[in-house]
Amino acid sequence: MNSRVADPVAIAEQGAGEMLMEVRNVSLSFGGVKAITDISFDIRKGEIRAIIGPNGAGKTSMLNVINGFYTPQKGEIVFRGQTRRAMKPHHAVRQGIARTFQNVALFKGMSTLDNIMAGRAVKMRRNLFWQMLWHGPALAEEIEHRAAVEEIIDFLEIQHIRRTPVGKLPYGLQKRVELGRALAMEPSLLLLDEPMAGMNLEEKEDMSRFILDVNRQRGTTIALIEHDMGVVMDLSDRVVVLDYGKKIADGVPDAVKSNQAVIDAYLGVAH
Ligand SMILES: Nc1ncnc2c1ncn2[C@@H]1O[C@H](COP(=O)(O)OP(=O)(O)OP(=O)(O)O)[C@@H](O)[C@H]1O
Repeated sequence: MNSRVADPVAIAEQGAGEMLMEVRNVSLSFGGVKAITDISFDIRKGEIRAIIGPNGAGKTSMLNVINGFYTPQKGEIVFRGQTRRAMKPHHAVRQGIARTFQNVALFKGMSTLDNIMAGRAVKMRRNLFWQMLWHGPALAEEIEHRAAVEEIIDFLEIQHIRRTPVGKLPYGLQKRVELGRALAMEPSLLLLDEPMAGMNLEEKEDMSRFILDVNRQRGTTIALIEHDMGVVMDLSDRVVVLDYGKKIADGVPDAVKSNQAVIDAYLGVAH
């Protein structure tokens, strides 16, 4: 499945990829706890970038920094050429960063269609007043958004559950709807927080296929945290490895897999 990283030409091309995000010397503490210490790495346009590491390594904290949920005490993020130190999550969304969560965060009583439509709200230009009038530009815009949402529903093969309240769906399908809602924002960077967590093998295979399709067919850049090593190594173009809040490795999956510091971290070798 991991044909991309085995191909040296593909690796060379990835190396030449245009920069989308740069994380520069970021440090984050909670009181006395150092969650992230002086971490730098980049995310290139069009790649699937994984952030991995043992429990407590700082992965979620890093995702929350990228997403604007946490402001690091040190360092900065450069996204699409713009440098920032502090940013709110809704600004991240406006700038084109969307995310899914470790535990599904959908409106459980609402249908699949309405949940994905809610993700679309960020793209809407007409305000509530126009939408209430329901004619002219507001109507045209509604039709345009609806078409975009229907296209995502087809893409994710969830036509059969479009009217079902998401709370009634099996977990794997809920995760797929959440992916659909993030895609509705048409992000230039999609953050996936443990997309396979709690899934059975079949659901994992489905989700892997959709993540690859989102990346290849829609051209969306993806950064993900995932505990399932098989999935990470199969899906990712490049992997950054954290341990105790520090970066210990960064590279293509094959190089990371054979890195001694990474092997030691996962085996729990004392520092
Ligand atoms: N809100 C918080 N308040 C205090 N400490 C925190 C907070 N969030 C994370 N930490 C601490 O920061 C460190 C990194 O945690 P983080 O959740 O980022 O790691 P992780 O790699 O995502 O772990 P896991 O794989 O277990 O989810 C841990 O020591 C954790 O206890």
